[in-house]
Amino acid sequence: MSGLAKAAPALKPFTLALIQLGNIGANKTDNLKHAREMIHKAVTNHGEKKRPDLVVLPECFNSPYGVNHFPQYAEKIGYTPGQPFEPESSESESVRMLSAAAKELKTWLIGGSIPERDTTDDSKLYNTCTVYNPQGDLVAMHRKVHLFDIDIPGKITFKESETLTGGTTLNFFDTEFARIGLGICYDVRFPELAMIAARRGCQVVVYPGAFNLTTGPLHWELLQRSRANDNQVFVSMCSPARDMSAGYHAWGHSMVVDPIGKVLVEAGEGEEIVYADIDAQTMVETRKGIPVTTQRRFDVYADVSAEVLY
Ligand SMILES: NC(=O)CC(=O)C(=O)O
Repeated sequence: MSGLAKAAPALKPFTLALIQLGNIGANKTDNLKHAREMIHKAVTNHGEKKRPDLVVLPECFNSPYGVNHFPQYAEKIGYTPGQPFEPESSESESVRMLSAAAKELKTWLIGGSIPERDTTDDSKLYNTCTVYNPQGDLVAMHRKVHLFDIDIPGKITFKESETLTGGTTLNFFDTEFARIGLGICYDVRFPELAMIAARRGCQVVVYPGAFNLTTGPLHWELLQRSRANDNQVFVSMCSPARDMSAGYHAWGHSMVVDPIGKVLVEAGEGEEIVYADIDAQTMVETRKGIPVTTQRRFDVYADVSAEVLY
């Protein structure tokens, strides 16, 4: 996890915008153009809501979601944490677009995820999220750690590991209003990731995600509320819009949950931008009223966050 030694910034009130992106088709140029328009819309056309401080795109926003598509759409990013990096010179057209949009709109941006090709080993592909500050700098990257390999007979079989490799690091980034942990979709099913993020000071954990019509109704809300309640943090997942003509039918329902486990906002199924005001006081009151964060018994069981390898 990068930034390990630094104290987390205090959580301050801020506004989060989730872009439940539609029209993700076969043409990458069109996908990027539409995503950029929607980022612009999220920031400039927020109506009665506050101008968002942080905008989030969904999982696999530049490509159809499917293991056979990843090799064709994968881009080399060329970012190594801690090394100098100029997004405008990246080989990745998605990275160039996301950086330019964040800079133009002066917003924090979690750029959903894209299929990534390893810079040094062409055979390795990842499902990767990149994050930009309002100056357009790429400040964090997360490669989906837990690959989506499931088989529910008669319902859905999906095997990301056929073409993807899992990431090996946990990641967060600091803004002026919060420390934010990152996961991608299936990562939400593994409580350790959110638990470690929370114990490292993250007050918010964001997962670009794309559940489906089998797992969505069962687990999408349940998992977010569980991770939020377990750790008394804000949890959010941002999905693509549902498209029944696509190969993968995304659940939609992009959501923000607060530290007491209440759903603050939930999108429908189509393309939509939803906003949530993050109120730092909710976290303070939740942790004061139900003080599990200070009642843990590490004399009885281990603190998994102490065991993380970096
Ligand atoms: N798409 C995913 O990574 C995960 C998912 O759909 C699920 O866990 O269900």
